[in-house]
Amino acid sequence: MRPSDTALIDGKAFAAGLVARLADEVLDIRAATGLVPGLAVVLVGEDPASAVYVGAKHRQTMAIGMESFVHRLPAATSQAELMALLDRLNGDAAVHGILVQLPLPAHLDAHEVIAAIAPEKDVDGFHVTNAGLLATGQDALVPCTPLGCLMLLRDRLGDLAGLKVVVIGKSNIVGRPMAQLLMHEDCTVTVAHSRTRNLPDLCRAADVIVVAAGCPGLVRGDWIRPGATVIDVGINRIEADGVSRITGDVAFDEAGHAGAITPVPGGVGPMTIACLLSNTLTAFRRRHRIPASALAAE
Ligand SMILES: NC(=O)C1=CN([C@@H]2O[C@H](COP(=O)(O)OP(=O)(O)OC[C@H]3O[C@@H](n4cnc5c(N)ncnc54)[C@H](OP(=O)(O)O)[C@@H]3O)[C@@H](O)[C@H]2O)C=CC1
Ligand SMILES: Nc1nc(=O)c2c([nH]1)NC[C@@H]1CN(c3ccc(C(=O)N[C@@H](CCC(=O)O)C(=O)O)cc3)C=[N+]21
Repeated sequence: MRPSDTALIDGKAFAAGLVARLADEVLDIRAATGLVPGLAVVLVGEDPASAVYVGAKHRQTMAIGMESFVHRLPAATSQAELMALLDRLNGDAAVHGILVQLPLPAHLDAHEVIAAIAPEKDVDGFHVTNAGLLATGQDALVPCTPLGCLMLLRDRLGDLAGLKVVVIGKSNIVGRPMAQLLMHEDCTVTVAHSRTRNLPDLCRAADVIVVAAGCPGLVRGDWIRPGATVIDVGINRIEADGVSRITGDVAFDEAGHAGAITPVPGGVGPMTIACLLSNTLTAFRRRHRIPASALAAE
């Protein structure tokens, strides 16, 4: 059975609301100070999916009145050339946020590239300084996708303290920071991965399942306790009958008994971009010591 409309968590609508509030804030800041927040996005190579994401980020950044600087580099770009660009962006006062689109071509070292981004401009929250600040409960720039998932969970469930959460996936960009954020909310967190034993039973005990595995249909209906909340981070491109569509990591048609669930598309994905814009505004405010408004603090 498919989830009912009332069970659906509309990430697209939530993200649109967040983006509209950010646009208002940018307008106020520009009027009051003449300053404009700027986001630089670096794309290396011609991966078509990455090109689509970068285009979407550029459009949304411009649409809320921020500056967008897109740097498209050839696939053959050397590590040294990329490091030199990041050095320039780190020193550019018009740039408050820097994002290097992943994955990078295989000859480039992603760890070294991320380490070269100034932590205060690292709006992806991937730099070890931000990962360390998050892990120790300090003020960090938080990775966009887990931040978006947390916003959706708090909106739907309110206080999360004491909830049993299974996070499937332990990557640096989703699973790990997701687990950190949930621990800060006083959840009881289990992090599962490809070597986890008896994942179905772990999931059946959970109040909340967050799945970021990149495995279409991994979470089956009978893994989900009736009434549980399911956050599907997976973005899997599927070819069927010559048409390409995206699907998540949950067997969505079996999840009719979930209390709440994010669809794919229209769930977590739009939140990721909204949180990127939010992090850019946060980085800008910190740089210029402009306190967050009451709206932004919610
Ligand atoms: N909606 C959005 O905005 C975003 C969506 N995504 C999507 O989220 C998914 C995950 O992304 P990312 O974290 O980068 O992926 P990674 O490939 O880096 O990590 C996947 C994680 O899932 C685990 N895993 C894989 N297969 C299984 C399985 N069968 N059972 C249990 N665990 C499994 C892996 O385990 P192990 O560690 O043992 O290998 C690993 O920890 C992808 O579909 C990606 O496209 C990513 C970013 C943003
Ligand atoms: N440095 C870096 N930071 C990232 O945040 C980053 C990255 N690299 N590499 C790739 C992943 C993936 N990602 C998504 C962003 C938006 C949607 C999104 O908006 N999805 C929509 C539409 C998807 C579609 O129709 O293609 C949806 O789910 O409704 C999805 C996935 C960010 N990532």
